[in-house]
Amino acid sequence: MALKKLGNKNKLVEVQQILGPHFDLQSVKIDLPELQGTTQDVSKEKCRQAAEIVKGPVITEDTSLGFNALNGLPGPYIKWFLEGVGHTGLNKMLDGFEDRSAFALCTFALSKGPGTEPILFEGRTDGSIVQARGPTHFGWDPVFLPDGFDTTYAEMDKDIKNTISHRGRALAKLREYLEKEENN
Ligand SMILES: O=c1nc[nH]c2c1ncn2[C@H]1C[C@H](O)[C@@H](COP(=O)(O)OP(=O)(O)OP(=O)(O)O)O1
Ligand SMILES: [Mg+2]
Repeated sequence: MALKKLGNKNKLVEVQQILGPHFDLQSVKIDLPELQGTTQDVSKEKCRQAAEIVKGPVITEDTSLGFNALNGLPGPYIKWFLEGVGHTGLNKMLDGFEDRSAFALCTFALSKGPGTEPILFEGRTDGSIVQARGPTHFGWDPVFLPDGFDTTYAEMDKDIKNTISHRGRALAKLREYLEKEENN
């Protein structure tokens, strides 16, 4: 599997850390329209388009962050909410609710080439939204406190985040699939 689309450098670093040197991935930056809809619809459509553009096999990745009090929103639109209202605004969005729980969802979509239906690999980590703590270089990491931990994603060692993260869990499924394919 040679190609994938990942424009966000922080994501790529984590993918490489998690998969290790065994997988030969090339990153291609293509800006694709992100449709509205469920995270699954958004991911599949993005992957279909990426396969048309690279004219070959491709893996795309999408990340969403859903608030349970808001029935899973912002979900796939978290990027725009984060850019629009920041860490403080995300916290304020939940001030009218008792439930501050949230879930991070990572979806890898694999297409074997143009015209083939993408296969999805999803990883989910539950947690809650807290006031920002820790370094601020990766998205909403400072406001996400994973269940069972007293450090936010931003405060954790990368190795620990990768073991329990939405992305780590999705990649474990993708890796299992790719390893099976390789042996067939
Ligand atoms: O582990 C993460 N920890 C904290 N924040 C994260 C994480 N993973 C994605 N994020 C942020 C980036 C963007 O604000 C939004 C997802 O949007 P999303 O469209 O998937 O990412 P993007 O546009 O930055 O990169 P891409 O070029 O792969 O589409 O959540
Ligand atoms: Mg994006």
